[in-house]
Amino acid sequence: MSDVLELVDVSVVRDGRALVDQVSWSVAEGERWVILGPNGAGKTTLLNIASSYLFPTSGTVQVLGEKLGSVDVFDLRPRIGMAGVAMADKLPRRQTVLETVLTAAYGMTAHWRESYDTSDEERALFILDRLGMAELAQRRFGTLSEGERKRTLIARAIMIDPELLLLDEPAAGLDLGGREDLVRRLGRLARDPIAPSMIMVTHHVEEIAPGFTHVLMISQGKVVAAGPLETELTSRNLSHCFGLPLVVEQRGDRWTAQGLPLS
Ligand SMILES: Nc1ncnc2c1ncn2[C@@H]1O[C@H](COP(=O)(O)OP(=O)(O)OP(=O)(O)O)[C@@H](O)[C@H]1O
Repeated sequence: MSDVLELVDVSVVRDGRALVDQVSWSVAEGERWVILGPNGAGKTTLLNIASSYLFPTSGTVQVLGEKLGSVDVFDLRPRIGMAGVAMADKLPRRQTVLETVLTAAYGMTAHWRESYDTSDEERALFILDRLGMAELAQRRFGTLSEGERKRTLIARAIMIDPELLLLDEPAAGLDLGGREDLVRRLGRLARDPIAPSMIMVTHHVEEIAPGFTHVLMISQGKVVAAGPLETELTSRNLSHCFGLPLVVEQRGDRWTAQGLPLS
């Protein structure tokens, strides 16, 4: 298996502070990674590096076999799907859900073409259907609920048929039903052998969908643990990562975590 992402001794320094501190990490083709860590740990910074929008201060980064700094990022970016709140803010609110997904295929955020290829439209509708959004295809993006917006962003990221799919807190702000619905859908995607390699940032182990294989735990820019979920998602590592005693349990193919009571 070849690596879709390889970071060697990567640091990102701003105002004299290391937001990411000598991180070495690799993601092999087909793996599905979760990045866990407290607020401000550097999770989004890592995703921004993986999406080629942020260059490290030091260290080397290879994305999809291309070295950042030696590759034209405009050739690389169409191969990477990214769903996160930063993208949501750039999308026109008056555009329909279908147009919002379709424009991704043309590397744009806004609809300007008179018509799109029928095959693109069919593909967009198919992806929206897989995410439970087919009935809302003609709704304006700006009128969607948080959960519907999140699913539209994921559909948009998948539309380009990426080799690497990056999801930044896809379940943040969702209610219990919305979260569970999204976890089921992400689980179906993660278990699909032809789906791209995936990296998902989350704050909660409950949001880890079945089919995810690996975890990177990060705290204050440093790697606390990295490897298969079965061996690395332990109470010890999670407690170290979040700085308080936590107990993590696996029930079936899902995870839960809770703090120990104060004595
Ligand atoms: N351009 C910047 N200049 C200075 N500091 C920055 C910059 N961008 C991010 N930071 C800081 O870097 C740290 C890591 O930010 P990052 O967004 O990667 O954390 P995160 O783990 O994704 O956090 P959260 O869980 O709260 O979203 C934070 O302390 C943030 O304030």
